[in-house]
Amino acid sequence: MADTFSIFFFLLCAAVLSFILFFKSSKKRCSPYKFPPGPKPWPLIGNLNILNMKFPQRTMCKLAEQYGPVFTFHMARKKYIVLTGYDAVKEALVTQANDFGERGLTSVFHKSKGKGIMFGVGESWKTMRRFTLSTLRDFGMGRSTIEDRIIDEAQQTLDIFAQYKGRPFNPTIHVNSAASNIICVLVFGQRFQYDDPHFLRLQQLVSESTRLAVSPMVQIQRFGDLLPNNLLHETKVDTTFRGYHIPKGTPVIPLLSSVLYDKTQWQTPHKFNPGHFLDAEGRFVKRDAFMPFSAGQRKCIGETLAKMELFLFFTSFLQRFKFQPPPGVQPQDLDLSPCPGVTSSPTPYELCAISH
Ligand code: HEM
Repeated sequence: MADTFSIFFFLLCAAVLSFILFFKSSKKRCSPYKFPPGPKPWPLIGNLNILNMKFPQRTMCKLAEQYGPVFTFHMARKKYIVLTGYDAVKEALVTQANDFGERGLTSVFHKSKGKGIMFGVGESWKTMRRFTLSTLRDFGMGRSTIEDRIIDEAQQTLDIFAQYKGRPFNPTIHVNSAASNIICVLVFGQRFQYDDPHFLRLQQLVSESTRLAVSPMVQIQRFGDLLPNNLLHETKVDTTFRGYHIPKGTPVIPLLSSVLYDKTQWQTPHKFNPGHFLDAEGRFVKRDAFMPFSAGQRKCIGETLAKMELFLFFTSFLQRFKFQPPPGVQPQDLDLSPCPGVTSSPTPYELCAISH
């Protein structure tokens, strides 16, 4: 009796399995879509077994060597299209800007319900983006009026640096406070003191939520929550890209780090080399492959402000101080690898600011 039951149970399982496989393969044959190649997915986990959870972009760059610049990666059961290298990223975000211009919403950001700018979608995003850009410009973004405020803020930071009297310190919180104050001045018309407890708490909450957004703990809740070096995009409509037919609503990862390190675009991709931006006469050359602010419809709206801040902060800092590693640490011992996270911030470090 037990034997008959086992045989019956085995045959039933085999029949169900064959039905599922048949159903899946016929669905595949009927599907009008054709996804790019990619690593073979496992049931339930997809390709997560091969993903470097701390630095997903490293896995993606390796896979690009095997499958080419456009490939499919399964985060659990969901298919993601990964775009790597300058040509593929530019073609999708600029040439086919409308098709690839929707924001992909991971579960962490689902709470925003597609509202706002960064995680906004559809018509509401369009209106918000237009309104924010024109309002920030009216308030001074990209104009010389904001230059003076940035220089004032840099002076406040320099005064804090001077208080360490050349002793080693971690400048991160002070630099973050300075950058936060610029956007506060622009939007609220006022800055905060660097030791204001509310200001410090707010900054702590922002950096914690940024860190948590990509932490394995949050991803164990839902595996698809990875944002490697750019915000997630999504196809707005059914689209054809390089011979592949991709359905509307497919998450897309345009991997900016693969553009910034693209060996077809940069002579020495893994070296700090200002020569990348100079012509034979030593004049500045704009490079299209320099896209840390992304490209196309969802391109960062704060680019002009961020560039102005970077220039004015760095020049003010270097005019007043010489920066060097703490005593006993050699420049070659410095760890330049980034902290894992949505943004590539440096691993905690200390430096000494020595007055000129
Ligand atoms: C060095 C500094 C910065 C870098 C490297 C940076 C980079 C980026 C990147 C890569 C994106 C995603 C673009 C995409 O989805 O394709 C983005 C989006 C965005 N950034 Fe920035 N950003 C910086 C500073 C700022 C500042 C100062 C502001 C505010 C004024 C800002 C506001 C935004 C907004 C609102 C979006 C969303 C745009 C949209 O979805 O339409 N960013 N940024």
